[in-house]
Amino acid sequence: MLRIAVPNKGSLSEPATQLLREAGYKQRHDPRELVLVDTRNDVEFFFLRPRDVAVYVGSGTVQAGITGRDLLLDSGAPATEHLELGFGGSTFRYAAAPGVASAVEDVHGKRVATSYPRLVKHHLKSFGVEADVVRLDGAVESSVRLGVADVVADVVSTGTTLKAAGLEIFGEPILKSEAILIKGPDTTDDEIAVLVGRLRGVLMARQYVLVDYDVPADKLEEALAVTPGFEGPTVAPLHGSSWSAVRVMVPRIEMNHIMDQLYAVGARAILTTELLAVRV
Ligand SMILES: Nc1ncnc2c1ncn2[C@@H]1O[C@H](COP(=O)(O)OP(=O)(O)OP(=O)(O)O)[C@@H](O)[C@H]1O
Ligand SMILES: O=P(O)(O)OC[C@H]1O[C@H](OP(=O)(O)OP(=O)(O)O)[C@H](O)[C@@H]1O
Ligand SMILES: [Mg+2]
Repeated sequence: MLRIAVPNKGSLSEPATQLLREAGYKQRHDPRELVLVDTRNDVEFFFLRPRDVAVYVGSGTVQAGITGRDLLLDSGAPATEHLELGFGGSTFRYAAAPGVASAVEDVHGKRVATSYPRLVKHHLKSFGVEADVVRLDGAVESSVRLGVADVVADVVSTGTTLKAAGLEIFGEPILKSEAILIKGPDTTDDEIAVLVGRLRGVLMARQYVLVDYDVPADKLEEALAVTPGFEGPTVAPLHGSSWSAVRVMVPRIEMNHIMDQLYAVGARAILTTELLAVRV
């Protein structure tokens, strides 16, 4: 039975559970559940602290897991990134009070507070910067005001938390992170092929919509140029007329723009439908 580790709390927990549910897996309804066996899919889910997911997967007792790239790198565990999951996007950055620092080199000789000490030490070392890394569990932004550190290195999403603490980011991002599927050192691609196929299917269904339209014969090529699809659109004759019916996948963010263009070309009965899941 395939074992999969899922974050049990924090920002990644709910979207990870939602993704797995859409991929056809049974998911817990009670947030206190620690293990859930999905017999139909021959999978066992372990709900673990986000920070521990990579540790379990790296140890090989759990074959795959969902975590953040930043957490994976900070763990130092021998698990590897397999698939980007399109949520939990953040950057990992240095910040300090205004005027204190403008580049990573300025961190030299200072105290840096972070919940990601391995990641930060590795980054500082790669720049030859020596600093005192202070490990905190969370709410790192308060460390400067409270006199425990001069600089913080933390997850930044909207920047609201930093701003509220009177801190400003400086230097280049240390890392761009997002939620990822990770696999263990001995996990084969075959073992997780069904899981990966299903996850890819949901991610694709989120990114694309299905567009149907009717178009007169003399405008067909022009319309197809607007909607080339992946391997070519499905084109079928419309019964009792010279028009064609076209069905094609279109990136969701371009949907309305494409519908406008199709209408301008002469297409009519243009319909857009949500996709639930896809296998390509
Ligand atoms: N505000 C945010 N927006 C997007 N992703 C975030 C945000 N905060 C954290 N993350 C991502 O979530 C993961 C860490 O999860 P989170 O911070 O929720 O867990 P934690 O700090 O271990 O738990 P907790 O915050 O409950 O103590 C990291 O991959 C991080 O990049
Ligand atoms: O840029 P923002 O949108 O403000 O988000 C970033 C904040 O979110 C996370 O904190 P979390 O809520 O996980 O608390 P923690 O620091 O206790 O982990 C992160 O550690 C930052 O503090
Ligand atoms: Mg956190």
